[in-house]
Amino acid sequence: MRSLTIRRPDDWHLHLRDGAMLEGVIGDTSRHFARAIIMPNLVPPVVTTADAGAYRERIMAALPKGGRFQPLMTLYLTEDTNPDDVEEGQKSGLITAVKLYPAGATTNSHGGVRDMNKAMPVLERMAKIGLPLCVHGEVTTPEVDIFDREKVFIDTVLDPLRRRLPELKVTMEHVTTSDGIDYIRAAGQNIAGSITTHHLIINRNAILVGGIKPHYYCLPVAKRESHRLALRAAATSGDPRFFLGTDSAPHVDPSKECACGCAGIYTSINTMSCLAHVFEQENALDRLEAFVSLNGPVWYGLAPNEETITLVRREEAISFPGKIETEAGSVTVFDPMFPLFWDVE
Ligand SMILES: NC(=O)N[C@@H](CC(=O)O)C(=O)O
Ligand SMILES: [Zn+2]
Ligand SMILES: [Zn+2]
Repeated sequence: MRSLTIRRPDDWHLHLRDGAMLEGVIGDTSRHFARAIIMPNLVPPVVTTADAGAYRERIMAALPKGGRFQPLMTLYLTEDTNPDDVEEGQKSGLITAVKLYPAGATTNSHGGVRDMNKAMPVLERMAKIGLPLCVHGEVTTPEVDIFDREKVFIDTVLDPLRRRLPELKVTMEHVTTSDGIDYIRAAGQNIAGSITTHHLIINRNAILVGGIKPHYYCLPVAKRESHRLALRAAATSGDPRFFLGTDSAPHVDPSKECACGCAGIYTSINTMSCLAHVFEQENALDRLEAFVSLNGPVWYGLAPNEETITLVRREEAISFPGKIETEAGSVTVFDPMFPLFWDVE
């Protein structure tokens, strides 16, 4: 196949940040994606519907001229989140999901949830009104090995929560293990999973072999090869419970290239080229549209986009900048470590 026309894709997990960084990165998303679920882990986080409304306005103001892009806003769940505010946010059409960050699990998550019992009134309301919970699925218990944190989260937090509140719709975000894939496959209804571009491409060797490579470090951290293969099988299977959430998470280079570097990989700019490459390798180009454009809208109860994009396979490798320059500083672009041929026309 030399060219492929699909409905315009959406990104079901995206970090746009704020201010100069927002201005520097939003064009890379709006160029290809019609909509994205916008993560609320700003400093301070987006906790109320009013915060989300103000953030949405800043995003719209930062959009390149003529850009048509719809940010789907989320609220950062805290132990004090007010169920009425969440319900009003959903009713007004502003809020698409609420995000659970276990406290301390990842970038800007210190204000997240420590005791799930305290979040139950909001979660019960969400179950009642059909508002999905997006989860960063890792425990933070210091005794638990970082490579096991997703599996332990499933066993000790996610599964008990779903048994307690089976009507709650849960998106397990950035699934990185075969345990996550198996759990979603076996769980029946009210659960789905997003998968990032980079977790389909790298395993943990990318971070550690030949020197420490901060630009491949993200959370949940990439796992061993067998997990990457399970993610690829799920993403390319056409199973409607799996869809793209890039988790593109820009950090300026000095924040990553230091003694305690931040977690996050920036992929917005080359995600579609990387994904077409992966799906071609798996002989699944005919399922790319399901993964990037169809499965997510079904899960979130939205119509797929009417517009299309066309991917073209070039004879020569195409190039992306190694870094993008923003007013906040330079941000290194994800390097898949193989040449890319698929271009978005
Ligand atoms: N994925 C990451 O490694 N980082 C994200 C946070 C997150 O999604 O966990 C970020 O905000 O930088
Ligand atoms: Zn996360
Ligand atoms: Zn994220």
